[in-house]
Amino acid sequence: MLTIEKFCLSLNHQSLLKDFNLQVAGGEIVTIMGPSGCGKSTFLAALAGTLDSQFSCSGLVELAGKSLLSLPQAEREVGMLFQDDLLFPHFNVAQNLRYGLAANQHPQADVIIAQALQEAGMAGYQLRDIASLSGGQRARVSVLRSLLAEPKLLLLDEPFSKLDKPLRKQFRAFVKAKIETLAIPAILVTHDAEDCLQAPAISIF
Ligand SMILES: Nc1ncnc2c1ncn2[C@@H]1O[C@H](COP(=O)(O)OP(=O)(O)OP(=O)(O)O)[C@@H](O)[C@H]1O
Repeated sequence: MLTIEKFCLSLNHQSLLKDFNLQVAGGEIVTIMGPSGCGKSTFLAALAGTLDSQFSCSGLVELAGKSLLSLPQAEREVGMLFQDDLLFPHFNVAQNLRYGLAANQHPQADVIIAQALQEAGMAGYQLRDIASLSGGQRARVSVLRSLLAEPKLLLLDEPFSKLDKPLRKQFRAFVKAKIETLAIPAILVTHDAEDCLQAPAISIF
């Protein structure tokens, strides 16, 4: 469960968000929409711990019993997915996925990676170059890499926007199923109202 209470966000002392409250249960996806530049990505960065120094935030953000804002990024256990997949182009699929694995999973890395690829409909893709994958395959490897790190919260910043319509639909369903299976809370930022059809939507800006 993610609990946000009285959350405030400002840029150079100019308020972007004031006294914002939100609860997201495990397996639930809350969608955030708002005009360009209003602060959606910055809000996600505040939760992930990657906020630029010109911004400041305050309030209570509690994730699985931990107070997030006081923790450095590495200890927050927050996964992020962006519009660009950020896969390492010189690593193959398995090497990219291995990078996502939590340290305690390393002894079983090959098995875990094979299983994750199978569930994503990509069985046997371990040695494929990233450059040889389709957009949808890259997107799936990217979400698998984020989830193998066993995040307690998943933040999605327009991860579907570069995919064509049929792929978008497929990938949306794939991500939603993963979040439900892992029972982690997720926040999705999007410009596309269709993305909200599969998730409760709020507009906070
Ligand atoms: N590193 C930065 N330094 C200064 N201002 C920034 C920085 N990053 C973002 N901003 C400003 O902060 C505001 C919020 O930006 P943000 O990227 O969060 O908006 P957004 O709602 O995600 O926009 P979009 O929908 O276009 O992606 C904007 O006015 C932007 O210009």
